[in-house]
Amino acid sequence: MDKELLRVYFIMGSNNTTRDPLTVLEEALQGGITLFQFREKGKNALKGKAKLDLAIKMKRLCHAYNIPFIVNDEVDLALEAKADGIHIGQDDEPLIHVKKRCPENWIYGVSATNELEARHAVQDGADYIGVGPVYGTNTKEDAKQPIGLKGIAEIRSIAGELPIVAIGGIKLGHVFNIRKAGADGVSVISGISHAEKVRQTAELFCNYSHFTASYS
Ligand SMILES: Nc1nc(C(F)(F)F)ncc1COP(=O)(O)OP(=O)(O)O
Ligand SMILES: [Mg+2]
Repeated sequence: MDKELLRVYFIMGSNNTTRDPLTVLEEALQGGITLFQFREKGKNALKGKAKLDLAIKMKRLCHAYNIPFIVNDEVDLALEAKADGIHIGQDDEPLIHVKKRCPENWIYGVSATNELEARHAVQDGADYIGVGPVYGTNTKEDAKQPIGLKGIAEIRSIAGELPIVAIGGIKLGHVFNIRKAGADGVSVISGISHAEKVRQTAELFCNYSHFTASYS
């Protein structure tokens, strides 16, 4: 997997914005996000057909901008929506099982909070690791303790060439240090979905993330 895809990895569900989620997604795509994950869970999350319909509309929008569409947690939803990949956490269906029933060419992401989880993700053939939560977050109700920049560096040291993206409470001012700590990109939910100007904010995340890469 091209690690450039992880530069600015936007994640959103309908309950991460008070606006039309498709409008927010399109503005983020226009701002240059490099990857998108549909994460529909928590309070007021859509269910059933409404969730599938939104997933399919978001996928079509991502593909209009040549951006891959990833689904969080739900393998069956990802298969039904013909997504480009899946992101699974430590409490979700194990990657080994998921790979047995999903397309060979999918992008497979796994969450890791510590080195042991990261090692397992590498062994199980993940395409990237989502490392975090780096900072405190209000978005994920059951988030673990923040691991900070040190946590990124530790996982970087054992992940070898595997792309890693940082997640958890990330704001613009964090990007430089997160990239310097060894992450190939940043994952953002509310930092973009709740922004006054979504497109401009996405553009800034892209510029900061790109600049650090060239700087380092
Ligand atoms: N959704 C995620 N996406 C990423 C990504 F790498 F894509 F940025 N990293 C980590 C998570 C968190 O995944 P998980 O621990 O299963 O919790 P939840 O399902 O509530 O998101
Ligand atoms: Mg999950």
